[in-house]
Amino acid sequence: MGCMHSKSSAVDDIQESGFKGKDRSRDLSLIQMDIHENGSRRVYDVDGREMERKISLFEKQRNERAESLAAINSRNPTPVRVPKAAEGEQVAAGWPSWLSAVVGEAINGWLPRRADTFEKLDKIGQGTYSSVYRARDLISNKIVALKRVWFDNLDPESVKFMCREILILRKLDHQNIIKLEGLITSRLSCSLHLVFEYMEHDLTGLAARPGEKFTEPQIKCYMKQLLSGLDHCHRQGILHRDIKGSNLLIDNNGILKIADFGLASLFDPDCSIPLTSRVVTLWYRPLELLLGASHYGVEVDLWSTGCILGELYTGRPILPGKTEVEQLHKIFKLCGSPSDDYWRNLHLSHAAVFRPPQHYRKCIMDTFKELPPVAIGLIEKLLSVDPSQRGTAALALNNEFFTTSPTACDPSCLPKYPPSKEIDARLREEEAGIKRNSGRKNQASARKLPPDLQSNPGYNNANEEQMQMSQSRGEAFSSQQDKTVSGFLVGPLKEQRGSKEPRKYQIEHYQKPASYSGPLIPVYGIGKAPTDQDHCGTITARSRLSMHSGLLARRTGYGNHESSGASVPSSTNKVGRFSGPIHGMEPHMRRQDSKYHSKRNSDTGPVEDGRIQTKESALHYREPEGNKMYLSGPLLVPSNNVDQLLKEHDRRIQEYSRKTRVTKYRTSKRYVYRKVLG
Ligand SMILES: Nc1ncnc2c1ncn2[C@@H]1O[C@H](COP(=O)(O)OP(=O)(O)OP(=O)(O)O)[C@@H](O)[C@H]1O
Repeated sequence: MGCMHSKSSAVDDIQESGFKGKDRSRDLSLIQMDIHENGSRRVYDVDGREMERKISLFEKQRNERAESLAAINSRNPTPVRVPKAAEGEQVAAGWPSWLSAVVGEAINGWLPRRADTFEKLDKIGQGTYSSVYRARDLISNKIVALKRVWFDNLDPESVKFMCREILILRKLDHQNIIKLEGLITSRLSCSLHLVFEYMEHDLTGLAARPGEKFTEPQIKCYMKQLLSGLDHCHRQGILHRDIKGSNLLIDNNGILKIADFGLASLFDPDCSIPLTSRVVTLWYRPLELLLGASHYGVEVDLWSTGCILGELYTGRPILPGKTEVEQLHKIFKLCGSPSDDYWRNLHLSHAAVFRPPQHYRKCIMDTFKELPPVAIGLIEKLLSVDPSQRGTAALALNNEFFTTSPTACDPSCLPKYPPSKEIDARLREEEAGIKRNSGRKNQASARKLPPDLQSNPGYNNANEEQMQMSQSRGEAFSSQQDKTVSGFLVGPLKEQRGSKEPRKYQIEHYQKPASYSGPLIPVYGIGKAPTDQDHCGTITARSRLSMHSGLLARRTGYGNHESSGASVPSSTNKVGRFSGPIHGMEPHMRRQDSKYHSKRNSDTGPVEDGRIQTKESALHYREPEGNKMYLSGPLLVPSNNVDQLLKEHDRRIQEYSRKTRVTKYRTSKRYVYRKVLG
């Protein structure tokens, strides 16, 4: 027997179900109702006579679904529980079958939202595989963030990996983790919108605000929230695998939430399931992943957390390597090289190649001597080269760093910042850069041009225009003259008129550049959005901006070709671009993958380690001539001398830079003018 209903609910139920009993006029307070497990209802009058109107389970569910749908599409913005998670039901409720088949568990209890119940306001972020918009939920009138992800719904793998983010987000429920509030689907389109609560800031944006310096209680407050969120993830068996400033969102109440679970993965505490090592943005990537580890756990997120802690204190990324080789070298120089035992027990393919011949002493203490000792202590712990020494998020939360005065402030005491995102910071800096450079350029050209040309406004304008173009291209890669990028030659980016969305990235061609003698490596081309050619153009200035991912990438000259002559594209810190021994590609990997596939495929085992398949890989999405990219393959042959390796690496980058500068100059107007006019 089912439960006995209260009077009022029985009344409501009867009224709702359209009960028209012959004794309708009788005192309803005396009516009793039983609901059986099979969903049928029996209603008795005061005399115990059955006033039956049986409702089948099917009918009951249909009614509930209709109610839920009506609520969703009319006034109730929150997803309503669908009584049963059967795939058929979900399809009937409006979910596309391909989604229901893969992610039924995650959407169980939800109903899809319709796109026309949101008003898109502006674009606030451009991820590698997604565009993020600020939007108004027309039902609740609340501001939300819509993350539009692209995938290939005909490719089950692509769907599966896209769905992993949803499944993982649905498993998490913590105040320091971004909340997935709903999904907008379409049966026809290959895109899906994830509806999130809207966050006004990200840590990168806040840290990059001019003159901004966090106080110690503020740093502790952010760190506490980050570690609490991480602790929750890890307890749920989830690794984030892309902890960095731009993925730590902060709302106007100072609450920090970990976002972007696109690279997250379920993990086995015994580390018995192999995972890919091609994860985590380069500057935040731990030693073991750089060495190709495929059995790892929570320690990878703790390493990234250590990098964030150092960054919050110093105001700049602490390990900004341009290539994986350089990243390793920077780690050794700061954190010391691991012990002989570490190397002996490692059994990693790249370990022998990258083991430095000399021992590096740990010098975290010296490097951060200005910092409070407790902060240095925690940084040392989190940046232990031996992963087993890093502890856990819970242990870090108990570290004396948090108990020593001054302690963390309350999030509500944090200053109220104007909207600041990584993307805003970059735009600001780009604009300032354009002004600075165009001013300089105009002065220079005014000085050197012959008087007749100086007075020709067309000439100067053209110059400026050119300058601005190269500036904005500089977001994607520092300049045309710096096409050598961490071991890859990257062609210039071409803008397509009218393009709004970033292209869909695919592993497209395998080609061997003339100058290259190493193994074949995949070249990341740019696919088309499925629906409309015009709609899938190139990356907008804004979107390119978001490719940077360090807290203060620009401040450190990152992406600035003037600083070193060996510029790195904005994406470099996400990409292990060095394609030498670490990432040499195998011909069997010649396949056309959707970008999502290539990103999300990253966890099916170490066999994938050869593929550049994480989100960073798609950052080769510049479009050089002929829609092809020129990757040079490994710049270096493996050597056991890291210093020599780096030196040679730099030399080649410099050489290529010089050559491209010369070429650029020879094609410049000034050169032509000199040649023609003597
Ligand atoms: N809920 C949100 N509220 C406000 N802004 C957001 C939200 N979610 C994402 N963003 C913005 O959009 C950017 C990109 O989002 P996200 O990191 O989830 O996408 P992605 O494709 O995985 O990006 P990436 O390749 O940079 O890691 C973020 O850096 C952030 O600035």
